[in-house]
Amino acid sequence: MSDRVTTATGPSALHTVNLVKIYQTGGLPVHAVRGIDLLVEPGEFVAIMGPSGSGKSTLVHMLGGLDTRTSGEIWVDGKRADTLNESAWAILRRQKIGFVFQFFNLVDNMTVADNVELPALLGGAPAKHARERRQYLLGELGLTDKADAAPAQLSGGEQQRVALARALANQPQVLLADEPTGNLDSRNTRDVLRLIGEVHRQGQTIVMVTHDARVAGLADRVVTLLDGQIVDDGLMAPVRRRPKSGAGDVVELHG
Ligand SMILES: Nc1ncnc2c1ncn2[C@@H]1O[C@H](COP(=O)(O)OP(=O)(O)OP(=O)(O)O)[C@@H](O)[C@H]1O
Repeated sequence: MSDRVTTATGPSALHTVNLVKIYQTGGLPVHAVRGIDLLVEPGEFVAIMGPSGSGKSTLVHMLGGLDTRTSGEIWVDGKRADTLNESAWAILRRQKIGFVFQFFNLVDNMTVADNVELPALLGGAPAKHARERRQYLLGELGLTDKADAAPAQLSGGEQQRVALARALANQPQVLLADEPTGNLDSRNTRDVLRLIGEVHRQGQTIVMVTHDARVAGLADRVVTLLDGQIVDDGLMAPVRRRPKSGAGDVVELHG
């Protein structure tokens, strides 16, 4: 087998082949993901939908190496990843993958600024570059005046915006988001989605789990899971595809 997966235009951003996850709980197997084949092109924005328990989080966690697969293949940026050990996954994440979850996972004893800069610094970016990127992201998210605060001093919505800034700090090849707006009010949802839309227009590949059809409507493509399998994989109407016209779709959420 070749060690690269490519599409007509070059390496795919993400690719899974017959991906399976079976949890063993108290001796009873739970088939969370049952043979998923998913190809995500560079620059694509894919929303993952489906009912509770359909395997969305399990899939996204495996795509980022946060959960191990039972069988099948995972390819990231054209390279086989499911065979990596934990430390190699950690390096791959640092270099290529940004995460944002429903619960913010910020480092409590660091300032907002340091939380956002850390991934870029760990990824080897020069301090000046990390600082400029942090300033840009916090500015886009209306958080410049919170740079020196501790996460615990921020509202939930502000913390989620910091978590998004952190996930984007080292300009990852792929942004994986699991219900990033799940806990947010409409104003914070709008800010998070505006930045996600903006980085997508800049070419960011995004895979985002969401329950919200309006949020999924911002994506190029919606993949629907049921019982651990893909039951629908559809492109959105062409009018929704890039290039998009600013944050109009997002603003509609609050009209
Ligand atoms: N750590 C675990 N141990 C055992 N079973 C698990 C574990 N994590 C998830 N599951 C089970 O795997 C299945 C898929 O769960 P998953 O969290 O991926 O679904 P989901 O679609 O993300 O759901 P939700 O929309 O409620 O977040 C469910 O039946 C769940 O109970």
